[in-house]
Formats: sequence, C-alpha cells, structure tokens
Amino acid sequence: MKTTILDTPEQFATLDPENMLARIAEFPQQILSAWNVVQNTALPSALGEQVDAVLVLGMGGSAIGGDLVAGLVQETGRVPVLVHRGYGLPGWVNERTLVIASSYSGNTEETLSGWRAAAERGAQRLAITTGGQLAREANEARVPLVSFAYAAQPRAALGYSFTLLLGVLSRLGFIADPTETLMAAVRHLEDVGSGWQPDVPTEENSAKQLAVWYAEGLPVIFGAEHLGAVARRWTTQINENSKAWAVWNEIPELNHNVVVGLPYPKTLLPHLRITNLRSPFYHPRNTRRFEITRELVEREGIPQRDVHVSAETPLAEMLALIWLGDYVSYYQAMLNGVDPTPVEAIAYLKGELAKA
Ligand SMILES: O=P(O)(O)OC[C@H]1O[C@H](O)[C@H](O)[C@@H](O)[C@@H]1O
Repeated sequence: MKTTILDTPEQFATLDPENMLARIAEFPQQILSAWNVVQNTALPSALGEQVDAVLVLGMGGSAIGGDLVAGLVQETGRVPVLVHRGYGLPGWVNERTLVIASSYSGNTEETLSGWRAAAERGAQRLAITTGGQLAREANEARVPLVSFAYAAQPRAALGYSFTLLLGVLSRLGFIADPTETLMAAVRHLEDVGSGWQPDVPTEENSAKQLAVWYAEGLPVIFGAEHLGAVARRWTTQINENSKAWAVWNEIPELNHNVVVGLPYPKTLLPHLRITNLRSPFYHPRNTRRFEITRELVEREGIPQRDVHVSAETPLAEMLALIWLGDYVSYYQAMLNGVDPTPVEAIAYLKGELAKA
C-alpha cells in the first residue's frame, strides 16, 4: 500500500487549523451532553396530546438529524415524523402539527421562513438552536426552546441536533424512552470507533482505507431504511469536509431506476465507488435486494464494497456508521490536501443572496 499523509497524522493539524478532527472525535460526548440538556429543558407536558404529526424544519447538517430520527422511529413512533427542507410549509400543516425548527445557528433563512409560516398557520412550535434569530423569536413568542452551546460547524454538531430531537420526541411521549438503548449505543461507539482513530495505520484502519479508495473516484453510497439517511450523511460530509463529489440512493427505490442506468458512460464506471451500507436489521427482502443489486453492479465491472459494523440495535448501528462516515470524510479531506472546516461556496452563495 502506497504511503500517504494518513500515515503521518501529526501533519493533519496544518490542514485542519480549526480542529475538525476534535469535533468528530467528540461525537459520543455530544450525544451524552445533548441527552442531559434535553432531559433538563422544561417542556409543556400537554404538548404531546395536542399533536397528530411532527414536522422538522431544517437544512443541511440540521435537517439530517431530522431524517435520522424519522428513519429510526418510522415503525414505532406514535405520530408521523417528517422533514421539510425549504421555504414555507407543506399545505397539510395545521394547529395539530408540531413544527420543530432545528438550526444550529438559528439564522438559516429557509428554516426561519417555515418557522414564521407555522405561527401564521396556528401550528404548535418548538425550536432547537444555539441562538440567533430563531432563539430570539422563540423567546418573544414564549414558545418552547431547546438551546445548547457547542462551538462547531452545524454539521459537526450532529450529536446535538440528532439527540435533542430524539429526546424531544421521547419527552412528549411520541416514542418509547430510548435512554438505555442510547447509552448502550454510545458505549458501543467507543469500542467500534477505536479502529478508525488517526493513530491507527491505514492497513488496519477501515476509515482510512475507504478514504483512499474514494479519493480517486466518485463515492456512491447505497443505504436502506434507517441507514438511508446515513447514506445521505456520508455524501454531505464528503461534500463539505472533503470538498468532493459524492451521491447516494436508497434500496428499494434504486431497484426501480438506478440499476437500469449502471452501464453508461463507460468512461465513468472504473471511477465509481459503490458502497453498500449493509445491516442485519433490514427487512429480509431489502437484504435480498442488496445481494441482487451487488450482482448487477459486479456484472458491469463497477468497483464496489460492502460496509457493515456489528451492533446490537439499529440505533447503535446508525450512530456507528455515521461516525465512520465522518472519519472517512475527514481522511479524504487530508488526502485532498484541504481544510475540512470552511465552506467557501456556501458563504459565497449567502453573500450573493443577501444582495438580492
Ligand atoms: O444548522 P444551521 O445553522 O441552520 O445550518 C444549516 C446549514 O447552513 C449552512 O449552509 C451551513 O454552511 C451548512 O453546513 C449547514 O448545515
């Protein structure tokens, strides 16, 4: 195996002056701290009784927390949990909808737009944020606010956005209390994650190996069920941390279109890096679908790998795979020679939008 910067981790600091690596490493602590915050935040107990559906408003690193929770509680939740990315609100939102605005900064314009529309619609509201305009407006309107403090890029605070939302749903009685499963999942992270740490050399480190494989190609991440959102998270972390292309899709949906498009363009095929997020918790038919999809990909000669972590619960598996993807994106940033923290294209977009 060719020697890369991944085997001299003492060099990472030069490319990573804001220490994204530390934020990634803190994922388990973020979850514990967020659980503590949400258990100690005052929430009106009657709120859960007045609600038929939950709509999470958010963008980017905050929206994905909503997707992950929605994927996790889909089968067991007492009410539907949906995510809205964009301006305004879907037409069905009414006074029996709980609209939860989740924004790390509290200043994301799409999220604020839906938040304000929710007040006009007479919906129940709750905010999750570190501050900004969202916190000000929640306080002014005397709406429940779950506030937290953690200095990071919004996407690097996923331990908070995910766990706070999970905690709110549990406190309001929409899902069974997940405390024990969550604590076990955090303990499991420490075990499973030890092999992905920067001091573990590439030949023994599956996170570094995936980064090396991705650095010369286009990661295509396939997930299903509770890992669909994890596939999406992997790609957005590769986009923002590694400054690189990545795409995702879900089984079974991709069996109805993507599999037909596998053969062309021929020049692209050797560069694809299909990654199957496998799980023993999937519906058996989805597992079978992964196997057949693998065969079809194999037939086209497209590079592919299966990724799997052993875990006792879907939650533990989900958190471990999120963490693995975060490390992969970080190592890919190092291989690309880029600082994982700044997102200049987003800053440019916001600047241009502010002129309009
Ligand atoms: O959580 P928020 O502060 O609302 O941020 C949501 C998104 O906004 C910006 O575009 C950031 O650069 C993204 O990384 C972030 O995920």
